[in-house]
Amino acid sequence: MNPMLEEIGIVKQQALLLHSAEEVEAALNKMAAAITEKLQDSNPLVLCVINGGIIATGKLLPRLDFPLNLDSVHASRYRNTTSGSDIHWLFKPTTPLAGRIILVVDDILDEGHTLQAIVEYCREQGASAVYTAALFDKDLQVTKPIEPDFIGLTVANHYLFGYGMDYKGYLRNAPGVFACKEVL
Ligand SMILES: O=P(O)(O)OC[C@H]1O[C@H](OP(=O)(O)OP(=O)(O)O)[C@H](O)[C@@H]1O
Ligand code: HPA
Repeated sequence: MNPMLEEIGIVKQQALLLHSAEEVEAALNKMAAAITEKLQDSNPLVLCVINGGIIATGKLLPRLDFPLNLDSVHASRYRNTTSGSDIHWLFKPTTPLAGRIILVVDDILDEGHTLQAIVEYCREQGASAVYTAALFDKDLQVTKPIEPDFIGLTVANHYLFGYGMDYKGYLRNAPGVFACKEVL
């Protein structure tokens, strides 16, 4: 068997379910209500942080019943590994950001460097306001460089996968939040 698929199978099998899909969906409902209250009259541009933010964004958008635009940004710090390094900008939004109210949506705020860099970029481009939404906020017990305006669930300090979060590029599609028993 392909050794990577074998590793993925073991990680999946040994993982611990921390938050069920039902719990995450309920958190998405609450987040969407809070976002709606704040941004419904502001014609926002939603920026999906690819890849991890695809599921969070895709699940939030149909819950937001007001006019908005969608674009994406791909800034990656982990690049299919399990520890962060420098941010690599793989692509930037093509929609002009100047004068817009932006909502950046990502799966997880871990150390916070990725979201902070994206917010800075949006400000440099002349956005009139930048809001951030993280479906998960990892409880690191330290002060982070950025605090999201909208958070779904606070999650324990483990390496996680599911709902967009990957283990070595796999398992983003897992229907819940799972903690890896150990990083192989
Ligand atoms: O708060 P931080 O410590 O900066 O980590 C959070 C970022 O890490 C993950 O992205 P990753 O770099 O793995 O790229 P991906 O979205 O393609 O998985 C995740 O989707 C966030 O964007
Ligand atoms: O715990 C994590 N899992 C997957 N991707 C991540 N990116 C930052 N932290 C994590």
